[in-house]
Amino acid sequence: MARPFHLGVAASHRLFDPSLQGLDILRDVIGRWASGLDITRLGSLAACVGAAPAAWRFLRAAWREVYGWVRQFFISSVTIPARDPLNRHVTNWIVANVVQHRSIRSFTARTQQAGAADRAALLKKTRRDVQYLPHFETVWFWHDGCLFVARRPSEGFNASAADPASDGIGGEELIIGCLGRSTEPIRRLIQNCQDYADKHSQYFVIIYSRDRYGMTWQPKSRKPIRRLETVHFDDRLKHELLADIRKYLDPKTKRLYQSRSMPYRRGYLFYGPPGTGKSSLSTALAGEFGLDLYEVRIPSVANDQDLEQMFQEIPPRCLVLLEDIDAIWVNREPLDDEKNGKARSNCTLSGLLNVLDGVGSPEGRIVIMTTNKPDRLDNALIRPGRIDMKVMLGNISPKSAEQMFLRMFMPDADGSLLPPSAEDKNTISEDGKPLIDHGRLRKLASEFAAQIPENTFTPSQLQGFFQLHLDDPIEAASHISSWVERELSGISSDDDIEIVGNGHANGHANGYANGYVNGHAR
Ligand SMILES: Nc1ncnc2c1ncn2[C@@H]1O[C@H](COP(=O)(O)OP(=O)(O)OP(=O)(O)O)[C@@H](O)[C@H]1O
Repeated sequence: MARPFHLGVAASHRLFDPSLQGLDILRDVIGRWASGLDITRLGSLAACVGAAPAAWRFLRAAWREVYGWVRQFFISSVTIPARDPLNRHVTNWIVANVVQHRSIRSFTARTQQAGAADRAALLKKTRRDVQYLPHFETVWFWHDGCLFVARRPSEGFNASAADPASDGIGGEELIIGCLGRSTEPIRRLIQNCQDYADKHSQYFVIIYSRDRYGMTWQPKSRKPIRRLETVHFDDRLKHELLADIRKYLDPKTKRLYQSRSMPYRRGYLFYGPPGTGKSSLSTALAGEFGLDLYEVRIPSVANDQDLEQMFQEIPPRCLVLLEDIDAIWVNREPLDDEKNGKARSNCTLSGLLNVLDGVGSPEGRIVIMTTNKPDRLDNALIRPGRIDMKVMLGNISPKSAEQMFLRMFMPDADGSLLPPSAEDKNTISEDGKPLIDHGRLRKLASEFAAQIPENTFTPSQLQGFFQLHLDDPIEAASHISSWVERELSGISSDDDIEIVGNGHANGHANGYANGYVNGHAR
């Protein structure tokens, strides 16, 4: 007799396989439900499902209608245009104080933008980081006892997302509504958003530049404040400059200017060889006085109308940095630079004078002009009233080199270079380098400075040297003499070094000093 061997195995499988058991149960349930199913009930169920989209459309239209009425009669609103700086402040506040406190499931993902200083990274084909930002179109929230709604039309979002220069914040129109007939709560909310923005930018300098189409001012970067002590130049001159700006920004001075019918403006000229700190000093001053910095690169301004438009859009209390001012047209004759193929601006001198102190030029700003070629500047441009103080930033002195050495090797936050107590002297750091106490560091700094010839190297050259020895002050002090020798031999054979004033390559700063006396033009 044949034994049902195979059947027995299959049966035992059915018994122990949970998925097959589950199928059986499901089949059983469906069977029972189908046997008691009434075909008319099935028809009405299908009709309901078919009518659902139409019902949904009707409800949406009704809601829009009702919401329109509510908006018209019960909601006051303020519209903030796309790309206005205020738009960014309010959007940031909403994201940080409303959207992020809810469980966010909607983000926009954008390729992380490289900073403008990092142009090389933009050109590389390396994969860049992705930046995720919380996304919202309409958001309701309570603030200060009032109910608000913030809306961003999605069409605006798409337009701003398509612009690679936008960082995804504040690029679309923003409408803030509030339940009630007064806009006062919205004004209070906007004030709050501005205070929030100020608080978050107090440790940074915001640098604005024109967008890539030259149409609007856009925040280009947010740099941590650079302390003035980190920009090395003549101490006396530094104090004078600081005192002058401080006095100018004092509200009392403004009243004095106004009562004497004098235009409330102040202009400074920073001049000197490339790499002596003209831009660094301007950024440090913006940080010191809590001002935003508006950067105008004269060679890239298309014409006088553009320059005028740019100036009209700059707010009253800020620092305007006009870089490479010598690129301005004086009498429409091509200068050496142009013959050599270097960029020159299409702006004219009269166009520039007009924006600096023409009839419609607003007051209260600080204008800083920088140049490597002060002898090229027209007298009209640098007369008192337009330039109130000239500051020469020259090659580094041994004293400044000593300060720079100490700044480079003073203990940073983790205190790794200097031992906390005298007993730690001569101990060895984790990477095997000897730790150095303050006294020894000062001695090394003065030995280092003794090797630096007066008025020969730019601070940026010296910074380049420090970058090679950042973690070892002893090595820096011992290598400096050979570096100086090498650089000096390089300087004497380099015919391309810019010659200003007296026509000798080695006389960089001397050349500047010939034409201009350090300090005041007054
Ligand atoms: N006086 C200085 N003190 C400290 N660092 C300086 C100084 N001058 C230049 N540097 C350093 O050198 C680099 C270039 O400086 P910066 O761009 O400010 O010079 P610049 O005079 O504006 O040059 P350019 O005329 O080419 O625009 C910066 O990294 C800065 O830190």
